[in-house]
Amino acid sequence: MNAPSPAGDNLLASYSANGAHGSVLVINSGSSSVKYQLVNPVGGEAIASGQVERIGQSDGIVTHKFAGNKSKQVFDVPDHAAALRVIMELFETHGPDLAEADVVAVGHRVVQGGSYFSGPAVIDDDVLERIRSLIPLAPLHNPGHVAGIEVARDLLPDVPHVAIFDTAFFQTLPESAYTYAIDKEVAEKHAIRRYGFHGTSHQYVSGKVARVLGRRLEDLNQIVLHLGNGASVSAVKGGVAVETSMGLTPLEGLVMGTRSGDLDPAVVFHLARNANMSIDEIDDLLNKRSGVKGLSGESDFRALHELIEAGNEDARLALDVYIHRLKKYIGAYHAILGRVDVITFTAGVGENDEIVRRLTVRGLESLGIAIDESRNDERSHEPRIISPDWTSTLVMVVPTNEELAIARQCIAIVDELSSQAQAPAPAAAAAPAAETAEAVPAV
Ligand SMILES: Nc1ncnc2c1ncn2[C@@H]1O[C@H](COP(=O)(O)OP(=O)(O)O)[C@@H](O)[C@H]1O
Ligand SMILES: CC(=O)OP(=O)(O)O
Ligand SMILES: [Mg+2]
Repeated sequence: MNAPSPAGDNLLASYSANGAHGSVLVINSGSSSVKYQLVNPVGGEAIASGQVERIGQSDGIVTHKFAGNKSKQVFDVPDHAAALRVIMELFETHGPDLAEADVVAVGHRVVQGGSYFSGPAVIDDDVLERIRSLIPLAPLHNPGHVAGIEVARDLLPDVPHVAIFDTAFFQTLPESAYTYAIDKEVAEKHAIRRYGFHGTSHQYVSGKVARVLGRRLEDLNQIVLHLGNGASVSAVKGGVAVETSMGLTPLEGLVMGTRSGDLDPAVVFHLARNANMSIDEIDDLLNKRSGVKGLSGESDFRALHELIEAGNEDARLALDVYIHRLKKYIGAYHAILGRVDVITFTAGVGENDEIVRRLTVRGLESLGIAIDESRNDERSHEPRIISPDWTSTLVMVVPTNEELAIARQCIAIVDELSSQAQAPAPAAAAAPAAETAEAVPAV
């Protein structure tokens, strides 16, 4: 199970103490992008990093940063497998040479672990098959993960590949939070429940908040707002996740860049029956053509603000709907937690968009929640408090670092594998995935 401590920190200490070295290559596949980092898990710095964006379009944008140099190129990247090959080529042409970087593990972000995985899993054929079997529960993400894992295992066959699941942190949700009120047998048969996503980020950020404040994680009630292209909110009590806004898939909850978030399920029946739309068309509509993009034509908040400044009413409404939903969740999670010590903004929008932060918090003063305008407007990449001194709830901005959190969890596994390899019984050398994965039966 997940301990209420920042991801991988204790095991990282034992890794450093053992004198082990090496870097971890982290692959973070999103729905239309792959971010990657070659990380030194001890110091925490990225040795090299980059991303492939606009996968599936003829003008995929590929950036790679290494040793102070940044390259930006346009490629035709038809799918995630092609993206992985491009990334490996970038390492070859722009460095560093992965053979010399002493890569000890490859960490793969996997969005949907279902009920199979409550912790990291060393990837073997069986684990890969389970990730594949979960594609229906994360149709935008798990296919890319499978493709990425296959290519990366092929290209780097001699190191352990480890899957780190977005869902793992939310295995602690109480039954009342993860159960949908539908026929019990149908739900059990089809594994229908709320799983929650972005867990690596919610866990990393809530742990980081405690460290930055010099407080015990166990003592803090927190709300974490992960606002990226995908967006979710969590309630974390003493380091343990008790609520989150995403559900069976990453479609539920907040309004997102291209996803609708919460919706009356009858919208789906209505479109199928009366608009002659197929299930696949509705899936595409709600996941890719809704949210802020559906309302305004733009999914990127920088472009959205430009439209608003130019007087575009659709963009204004899109932002209003987005903020309204966020406020609703903050109120709801306030009620769930009883007392809120810290609310933290993170991810692309949360870290960079002071307008979204200001509008989200506006009007919450009666709950003891407010921001200080000048602290909010300050541009910084450091974790910081943006609330005034008089409030009972701290409001913070804390940059997420899913790649570092993944690298640290990988190192924990490498440590475990190497101590098993040194143990006298040879049978212990190859860790069965199920043990490492703490696999639990599917619901
Ligand atoms: N300076 C900025 N101001 C406002 N929004 C920004 C800024 N930089 C990035 N964003 C937003 O962050 C989003 C990407 O966030 P990110 O966390 O990288 O998402 P994901 O991992 O889901 O792709 C962009 O789509 C954009 O809306
Ligand atoms: C789970 C999810 O929505 O991930 P992302 O934000 O990377 O698309
Ligand atoms: Mg993300």
